[in-house]
This record gives sequence, structure tokens and C-alpha cells, in this order.
Amino acid sequence: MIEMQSFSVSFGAGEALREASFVITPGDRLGVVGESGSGKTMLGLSLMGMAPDAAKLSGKLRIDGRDMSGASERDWQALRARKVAMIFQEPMAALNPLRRVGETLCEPLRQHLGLSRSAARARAFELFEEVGIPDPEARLEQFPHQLSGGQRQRVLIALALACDPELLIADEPTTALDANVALRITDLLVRLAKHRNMALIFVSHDLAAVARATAEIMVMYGGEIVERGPTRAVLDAPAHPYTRGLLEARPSPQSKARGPDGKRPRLTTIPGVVPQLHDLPAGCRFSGRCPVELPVCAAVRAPVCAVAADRTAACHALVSEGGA
Ligand SMILES: Nc1ncnc2c1ncn2[C@@H]1O[C@H](COP(=O)(O)OP(=O)(O)OP(=O)(O)O)[C@@H](O)[C@H]1O
Repeated sequence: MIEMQSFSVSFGAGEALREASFVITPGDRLGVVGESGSGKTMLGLSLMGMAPDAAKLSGKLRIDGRDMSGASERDWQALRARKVAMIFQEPMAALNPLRRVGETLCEPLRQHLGLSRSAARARAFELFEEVGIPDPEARLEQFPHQLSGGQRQRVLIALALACDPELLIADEPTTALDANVALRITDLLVRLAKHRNMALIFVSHDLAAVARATAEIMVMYGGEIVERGPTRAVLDAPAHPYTRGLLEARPSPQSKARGPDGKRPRLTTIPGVVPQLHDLPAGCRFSGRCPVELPVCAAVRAPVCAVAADRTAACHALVSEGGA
């Protein structure tokens, strides 16, 4: 359905996405994780044809076999919503505060699907029911500020589903929500993806949410896909030192509990910060922060190694271990 091949997004000499290659087929549920600045949003925006104007794109992106390299904004508009839709982390910013949510939802239904006013209204009602908004008739009349954060996110999900996309990209869909609501929204996205046989790309900092929502995971660092494979297998036994670092830095119930001295244990963190785009090492981008760094790492790009039949990781240390 969607294929990226050596796809890069650059700003000047800095690559925000470096030679990403992967395929999405109907019903796939793919998690994308990585620290801030690792290129997760750029990946999502590229799949929507919405990379910033300043970005230079290279490599191949095919949607339904069609090469999107020379696609115009008009071509993308025809695909967006119907083929690929995206929801963002801050629902309040994505909704017009001066419009009733029903009007916002009816617009794409009329514009893209050509529905009449009453048919659009009936479809909006169904969509609200599908995403679990209680009393849809009354809610359609409300303004965004009259809804809770979780309900606003449900409205955005309904909006994204309006034209029955084949791929939904959820970019940090639960970051702005409290833990219980976040869990319900995560489960809703999974239910919708399964029920509609829709592919889902779930971008998140939250590894527990990704483990719950996805079957496959892609770990990104400095614009590169450093590890990918089945979510459970990767999180249970990470092969890349960056994935291991992310897992160790994850707050666990134990890390939240106070010790006998009344203090919480210190969380392990990955030393240093994600480098700026213009400051990325030429070789493995994790060099400089990596606990198992070899002399070759900073200068030479890490090869992608097969960790198992369905798993890869890009790391020099795996080669020196004998290809894992
Ligand atoms: N318009 C732009 N001009 C220049 N650089 C940009 C632009 N937009 C993003 N970048 C850079 O691209 C890199 C990847 O950014 P991206 O937003 O994809 O990261 P992310 O993993 O989604 O981070 P976060 O979790 O904070 O959303 C970052 O270094 C960022 O500074």
C-alpha cells in the first residue's frame, strides 16, 4: 500500500530523515518511538505530503504503486483524508475554537465525499458513535472548549476517519491526556484499526502504549531507523544499544516507589542529548552517546544487520559480535 525506499528529508546539510525504507500494508499496526528530534513527525508528515517547504526530499515514496516524487499539492489533496490521515497530539490546536465540532466534521464529508447536508450530518453522528462520544446529537452542537481533552481527541479521530483512510498516523495522540483517558484512546485506535482493517502508525514516547497498540515497532534516532521488528520481541530483547537505553530510561512502577530512605531511585538516562541536525556524526548517529561504541562508529555508517528473520538493527557492535 505504502512503500518508502531510501527516503530522506534534509534541511540544508542536515538530514531530519535519513534513507528510511519500509512498507505498510493494510491492517499493519506500526509503533514509531525515539527521543524528541529523532524524526518521527517528519516521517509522518512525509507520508502525508506535508513536509515543510524548506525541506529537500529524496528517495522513493510509493502509494498504491504510484511514485509520489513529482506529486503536486493537488495530487496530495486527493490522497489525504481518503488514503492517509493524521491526528496530532494537541487536539485543541487542531480544532477551530469558533466552530461547532459538528460543522468541522461535516465539512470534509461534504467536500471530499460530496454528501448532502443531511447525509453529512447523519454520517457525522455515526462517526461520533464509532469513536465512543456519548450523546452524539448534543455533542455535534458543541464548541471544542465545551468538551473534555479525551472527547476532543475523539472528535479529531472521527475527523481523521471521515473519509475512510487506509492508513491513520497518530502522532503522540495521548501526550496531552491523563493516564486513564490515554489508555482508552490507545485502545480505541487499536479497535478502529482492527475493525476497519486500517493500517495504523502510532508515534509515541510511551513504550508501554506502543507495546499495547502495535504489532511492529520502529525505533528512530537522529533521523534514522536504528531497529525494527515485532514490538514484543524488540521490547523484550532489544538489539540496538539505543533501544536498550530507551527501555532503561523508562519509568517503571519500581522506579516510582520510594526506598527505605524515603527517596525514589534515580532513573537511568541515556547520557547526553540528541544532537542538532547540523551536528550529527557522519557515521552512526548514536556515536558519542553509545555505551558500546567502537572506533569505527563515529566515521562509518552502521550496517543494517538481521537480528532474526523478522528483525533488523543498524549497529557496528552487532557485526563485530558476528552478525548477531
Ligand atoms: N522546518 C524545519 N526546519 C529545520 N529543521 C526542522 C524543521 N522541522 C523539523 N526540523 C528538525 O528535524 C528533526 C526531526 O524533527 P521531528 O519533529 O521529526 O522530531 P520528532 O522525533 O517528531 O520529535 P518530537 O518527539 O519532539 O515531536 C529535528 O532535528 C528538528 O529540529
